[in-house]
Amino acid sequence: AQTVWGYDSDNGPERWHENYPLAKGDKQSPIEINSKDVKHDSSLSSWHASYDPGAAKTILNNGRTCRVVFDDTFDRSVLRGGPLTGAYRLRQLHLHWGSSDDHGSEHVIDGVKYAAELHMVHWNPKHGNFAGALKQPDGVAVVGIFLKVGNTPKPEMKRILEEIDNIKTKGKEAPFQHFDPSILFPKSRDYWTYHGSFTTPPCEECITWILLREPIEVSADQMAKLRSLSKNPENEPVIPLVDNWRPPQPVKGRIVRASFK
Ligand SMILES: NS(=O)(=O)N=C1NCCCN1
Ligand SMILES: [Zn+2]
Repeated sequence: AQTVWGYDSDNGPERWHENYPLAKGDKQSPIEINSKDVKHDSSLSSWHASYDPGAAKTILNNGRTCRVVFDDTFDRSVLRGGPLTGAYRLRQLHLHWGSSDDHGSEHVIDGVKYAAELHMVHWNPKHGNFAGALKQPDGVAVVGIFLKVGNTPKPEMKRILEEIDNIKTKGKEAPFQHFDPSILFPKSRDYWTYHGSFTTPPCEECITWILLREPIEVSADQMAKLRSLSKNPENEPVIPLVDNWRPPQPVKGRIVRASFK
């Protein structure tokens, strides 16, 4: 038996299926999106987030990513519209990134790998709770935002990156309040949508993905800051927390729709 899942050669994405059989399913994520195969769907409406800054609670290094958690005990911060029916509750956001600026995102767009990918995870309260939602095809909605390194970094990312110093090692958590994650959205609301899975084990196929076409910009220093996180607990040998991304999975005939032409 291998150790708990991760992104290394002995516990990485190629071996997840040994303990998590869903990882070999027909609707896995991420995927490579090729614009030539995308279908523009004029019936797709625009998505809307109405988030309560007071719902933000803490920021955590869980040894696999940096995660901000929100109060999702009622419809306080919700996402609706686009491909979704009803209001989905914001539960947490986290990121995936590389060991250098030329890779790190999970979804790949026309061959382009971005430096990082930010996921805002929402669940459908009609299924009672998050655990119940994981078992449903319409249980979860994740908004994916690509991060690219540029010269006009988005100031709104600063808030998350400033907290990195307080959660350097696995298990560290810090208060993270009065934060409205919709400030991270790019100008354009254009998106791709398709049905897929969590990109981490158990890889349940319960996700309506909403991937924003316009990346947001971060600075090289901000990416370096993200890469200064460690996988290891405090007072153990330093293992940089980098390359926590799953490679693209087989599309298996799925249709990716675009809200734009
Ligand atoms: N990268 S992902 O698909 O969002 N995976 C997740 N797994 C655990 C719960 C939140 N999200
Ligand atoms: Zn993710």
